[in-house]
Amino acid sequence: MEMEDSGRGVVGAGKRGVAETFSRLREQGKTAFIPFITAGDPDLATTSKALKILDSCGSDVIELGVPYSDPLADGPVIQAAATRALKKGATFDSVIAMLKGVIPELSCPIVIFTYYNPILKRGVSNFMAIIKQASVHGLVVPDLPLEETALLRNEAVMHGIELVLLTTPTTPTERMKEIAKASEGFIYLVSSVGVTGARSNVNLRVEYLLQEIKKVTDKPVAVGFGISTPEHVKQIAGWGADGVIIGSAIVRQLGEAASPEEGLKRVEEYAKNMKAAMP
Ligand SMILES: O=P(O)(O)OC[C@@H](O)[C@@H](O)c1c[nH]c2ccccc12
Repeated sequence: MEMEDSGRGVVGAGKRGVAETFSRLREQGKTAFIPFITAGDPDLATTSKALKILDSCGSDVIELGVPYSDPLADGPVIQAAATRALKKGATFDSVIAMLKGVIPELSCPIVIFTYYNPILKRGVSNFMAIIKQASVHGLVVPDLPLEETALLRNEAVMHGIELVLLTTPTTPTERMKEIAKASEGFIYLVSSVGVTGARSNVNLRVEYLLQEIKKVTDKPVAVGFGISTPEHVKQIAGWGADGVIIGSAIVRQLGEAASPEEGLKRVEEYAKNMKAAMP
């Protein structure tokens, strides 16, 4: 059933996809607020509640990480979250089951974050069919090998999944152009070398990198890595980013809390604070 919600979109399966969300925000002159949390930390019931809270706090897209045993691109906060989730028994299948229950109640699209191995295990086409059936809109695979990008992209397009690709401060210009051309939904600009994790300052090179990407595409560009304060958000949005991605600083709210309820309260407070800083 499709119901109008707070004017931000249609709740349920008919809601806007990722690219459509960015188009709407661009018309409104707004920057997308994109939180990331790890599914199953501290447990899947809490993740379901956290998704609803983040949605009601005005998230425009939510990235949901599937916990993995070897999260090589993640810093200590998200690594610890994945370890807790796996210890609690979270699996890809249980994450999908949880999503089937909660996505119909959300007004913003969900982008699944997974390393490549869980996709390989299931087969690319089958994996895409599973997440599509759960009404997931987008997919990010941080360790996607270069030679597999075309295969994953073809299957994503066939299943109506928006495959978001990442570019980094050390990506050669020609490669960045290929990534910009192939990326669907938005282009993920990783702000700094190294792993995820809140940093005290945003890499000043992001301003230049945003200009370089916007020379070759008009697709939306969202910036992630190290963002944790309203000042960071204002700075990055001021440089022309179409979206701001915040992961570790939100994951920490759940991880450091004494109870799931306290964690959810901290997530709500932090998300509202960061959303208020978004232009
Ligand atoms: O945690 P940070 O520094 O706020 O960065 C976002 C990041 O968590 C999220 O987008 C993400 C989680 N795991 C990743 C792995 C690679 C790239 C990005 C990610």
